[in-house]
Amino acid sequence: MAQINFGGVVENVVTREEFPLAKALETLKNETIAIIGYGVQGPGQALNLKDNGFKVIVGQRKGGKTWDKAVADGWVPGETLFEIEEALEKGTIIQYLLSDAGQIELWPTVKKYLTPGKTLYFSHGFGITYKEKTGIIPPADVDVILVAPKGSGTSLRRLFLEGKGLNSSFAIEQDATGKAREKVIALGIGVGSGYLFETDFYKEVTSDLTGERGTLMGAIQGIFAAQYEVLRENGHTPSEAFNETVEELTQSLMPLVAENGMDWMYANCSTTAQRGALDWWKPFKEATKPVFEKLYSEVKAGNEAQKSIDSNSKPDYREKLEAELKELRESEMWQAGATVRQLRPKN
Ligand SMILES: NC(=O)C1=CN([C@@H]2O[C@H](COP(=O)(O)OP(=O)(O)OC[C@H]3O[C@@H](n4cnc5c(N)ncnc54)[C@H](O)[C@@H]3O)[C@@H](O)[C@H]2O)C=CC1
Ligand SMILES: CC(=O)[C@](C)(O)C(=O)O
Ligand SMILES: [Mg+2]
Ligand SMILES: [Mg+2]
Repeated sequence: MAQINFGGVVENVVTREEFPLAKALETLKNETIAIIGYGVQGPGQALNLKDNGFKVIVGQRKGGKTWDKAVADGWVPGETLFEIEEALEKGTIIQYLLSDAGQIELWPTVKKYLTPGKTLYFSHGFGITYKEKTGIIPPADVDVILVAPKGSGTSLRRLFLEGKGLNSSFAIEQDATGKAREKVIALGIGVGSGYLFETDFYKEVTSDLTGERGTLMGAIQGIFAAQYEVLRENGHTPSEAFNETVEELTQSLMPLVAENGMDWMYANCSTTAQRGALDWWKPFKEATKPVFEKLYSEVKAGNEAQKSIDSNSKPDYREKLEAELKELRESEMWQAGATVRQLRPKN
């Protein structure tokens, strides 16, 4: 593994140069990879693995929307697309990519097919870390591994098609065959990771749940909403408020941060903006740090996992989620956003 310095801390990292695709294909040449679940990660990982030359099959409930999506994506019923139990039987590597709540329900079925020497693969530390809540306790004679792409399955696929890649973490929970390490790295490269950094199941799930509730998804919407409301309450129009809150960030400033860091983005703004941003980031940090501390402790206590299991196990969870997304979509801020997006010059 390459030793790479991240801001003064040296970490072990696996790169594509060090573990090329040819080596990954050689490592898994006798394996059949069964992708169980075809939601968001399922398609991204399955298609990338297939296009990279691995032997892949998909297991999905017949007759639903996702079955049709799999067919539309080129998976052939009876050849590469099967009912879940058939795929579980044929697969030597089981990539368990149902929703975290769905994994609990299907676990008794999955367990039946985990014969000695097979591999159980997750993209989240959830099921194993919270095993008291999920009941997911694999037999001792299978390998249990994790590759968690740090981003949406949709981005994993898009970046792959552009010849780029998302970074992923990897972890080994159980090494029954003595080969878990090379298998997990081969799979990480196979699904299209840019590079792989090592973690364990507990650290993966606690950082992931914190990140998505925090800056990646929850906190960002909270900060957008707060600033948008203040601007509107002070007489600014929706287009002005939206542009100064969201559009300029995603279209102009975040690409600069992605390219070369925060100081580079600051340096490309006015000295007036720089003065203000350098002063104001600190009170924002002070104000939000207690919320992040509360969030982390809720995650650590297992309360966030429990909430997600409870709500996502209900039969009508999809309708409820859709209703909440609709409320967000129909809020003035995001309606203004829809109009702003339409007005972006096309060429
Ligand atoms: N969405 C993403 O891009 C990311 C997801 N992950 C992890 O990857 C795993 C898969 O997540 P997603 O792709 O978001 O899943 P998802 O929420 O899209 O669901 C995947 C599939 O599971 C099926 N399903 C749900 N309950 C079921 C049940 N009881 N029986 C049979 N099928 C059922 C759904 O119909 C869907 O086709 C999770 O562990 C998640 O935390 C990790 C990184 C990013
Ligand atoms: C995309 C991702 O990695 C998330 C936000 O953690 C998730 O979808 O669970
Ligand atoms: Mg994540
Ligand atoms: Mg997540």
